[in-house]
Amino acid sequence: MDSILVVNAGSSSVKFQIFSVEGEGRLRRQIKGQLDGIGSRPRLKAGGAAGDPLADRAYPIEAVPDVTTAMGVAGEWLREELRIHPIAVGHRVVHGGPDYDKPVLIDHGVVASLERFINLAPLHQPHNLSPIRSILANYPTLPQVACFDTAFHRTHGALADHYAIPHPLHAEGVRRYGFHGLSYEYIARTLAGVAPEIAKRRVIVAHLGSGASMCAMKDGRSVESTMGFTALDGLPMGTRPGQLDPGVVLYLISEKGMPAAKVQDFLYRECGLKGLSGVSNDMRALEQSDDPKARLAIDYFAYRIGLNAGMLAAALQGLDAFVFTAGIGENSATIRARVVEQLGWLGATLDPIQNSRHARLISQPGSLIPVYVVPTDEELMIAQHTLSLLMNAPSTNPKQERVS
Ligand SMILES: Nc1ncnc2c1ncn2[C@@H]1O[C@H](COP(=O)(O)OP(=O)(O)O)[C@@H](O)[C@H]1O
Ligand SMILES: CC(=O)OP(=O)(O)O
Ligand SMILES: [Mg+2]
Repeated sequence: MDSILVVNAGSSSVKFQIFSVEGEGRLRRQIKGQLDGIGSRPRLKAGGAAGDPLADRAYPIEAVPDVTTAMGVAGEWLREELRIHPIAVGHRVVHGGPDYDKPVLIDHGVVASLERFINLAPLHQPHNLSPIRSILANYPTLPQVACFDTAFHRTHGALADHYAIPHPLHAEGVRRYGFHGLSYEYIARTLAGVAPEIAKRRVIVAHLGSGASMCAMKDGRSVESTMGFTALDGLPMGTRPGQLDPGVVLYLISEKGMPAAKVQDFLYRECGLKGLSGVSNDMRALEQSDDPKARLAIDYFAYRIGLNAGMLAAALQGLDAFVFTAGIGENSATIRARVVEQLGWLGATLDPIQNSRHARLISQPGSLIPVYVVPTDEELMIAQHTLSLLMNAPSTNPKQERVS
């Protein structure tokens, strides 16, 4: 069976899927798995084509302390439990910089160009590139495709793309890229099927996971994002602060004597929900905690989503729908209720029963803004891009390149 393996390393999880390639370029999901809760309560879960359980293993926090270890554990499970010989591997690569506006077949030159962005996405880029390098070394003829978080946002106009800094910096790539683009691309396509009239209008999508951002879309295209040059900006996240006065960074350097590497570590690993609550980076743990600082972290999260929704609604000059997705957005009825409360002034009203059922439409029938929950599927997007590049690349016939 011809299959495509997809790898998606996030900041608190490693997700993977295997798709079989069927007639006329159709994909069928065979395996879906993830090792999530990295840094809180690691758990490897995988299921087969019909959602049948294949693995469910919990690990002590110290057994899977970081994404590198999680990649190893997930890779070992795949190798030991499944004898798959994919015809191609699709990778999520978080930072594509200014030049990659669509997925690309990987070679050593592509890897070298993506290494330049490691410092701009230190929680992701190293983990995105390490399996690519290892497959290139061990299976040099196996086609690999890089699919970028940044590509979907390359449609931004100049106002959304710039910082108010001198032009030479913009020219060398200091721009507002935006991230989570594979997720937004999937939501845009899915919404076009679920609510085609609404999908053409002004929509805010809130991707609330360990990393969190929001995207303003018009006619299924990104016009604005809360994230910028790096995945630090915008909403508070598991361990990242979100929007922060750059003066705080200067203070850390000049008053606290922190060198650049320490500042980077602090901003990417010690802030956000973790820093504010002092309890956990994991929303599940915060929801279960009685600690007042955990409450503060949840309040802050919902408040900042509300503030940023106002900003994106201004970018869109109105709002026709709001969509929740990703780990928190898909699973936490509490957070969704808190956010919709923040959107009340825009005319959104929640249907608490539909919300508690995680229904697709969770607003009341009379709500001025319909509110949706759409589970994301970045891996499917990656598999589709990978297959379409394989089918269209003149030098790559997937059948001939098969590795056994
Ligand atoms: N049932 C749930 N209730 C609340 N939060 C949840 C639930 N399930 C997952 N989450 C949260 O989702 C986040 C992880 O989301 P995910 O999209 O998988 O992140 P990433 O891809 O950035 O690693 C974590 O904060 C986790 O606590
Ligand atoms: C870009 C980003 O923050 O991704 P994730 O949410 O998967 O960590
Ligand atoms: Mg993610």
